Amino acid sequence: MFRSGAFVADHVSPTTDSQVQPNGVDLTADVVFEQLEPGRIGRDGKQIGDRVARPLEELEQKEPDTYYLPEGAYIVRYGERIEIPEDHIGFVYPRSSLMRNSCMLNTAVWDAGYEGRGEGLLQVHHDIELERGARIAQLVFAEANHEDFYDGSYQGENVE
Ligand SMILES: O=c1ccn([C@H]2C[C@H](O)[C@@H](COP(=O)(O)OP(=O)(O)OP(=O)(O)O)O2)c(=O)[nH]1
Repeated sequence: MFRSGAFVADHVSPTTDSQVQPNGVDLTADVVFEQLEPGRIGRDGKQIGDRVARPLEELEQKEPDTYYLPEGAYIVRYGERIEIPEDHIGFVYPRSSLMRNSCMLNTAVWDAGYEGRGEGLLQVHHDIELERGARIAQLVFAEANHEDFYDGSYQGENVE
């Protein structure tokens, strides 16, 4: 069973009322990165390729901070700290307005016990302007059995 947005909101911070949806909580875009170097996925480990934060649009002095993203693939870090509670699994879906603008967010499994500010793969198939802090995704929780908790290399990522 999927949980209500109000339940999910108890595990996402910070949130405003406008982020809480019937079935999940909207996540915002914080920093957008561009990968510079190849990564590596091995049989016993992995390496994430070097990346650089995309510059914010400066020409028009846009307020709030705005990214202008040409066609390409980017890593986006969400603005919220997420905790996946015991007996649950998390999934992130793109906001449909992103998809309707020819962009897509690709995501993986969010494990029980994970805490951090995670990331997604933003595919831009047509140039788009994206305000920093704009809602781009929705996190939902489903109930799930598990025998242990997340203890991988991304535990506690991007939180001070
Ligand atoms: O789209 C996603 C999906 C998951 N995560 C977070 C939550 C998840 O629990 C964690 C680790 O994901 P995964 O287990 O797939 O990572 P891995 O590549 O297997 O690395 P490790 O074994 O170090 O965990 O990353 C994201 O940030 N974005």
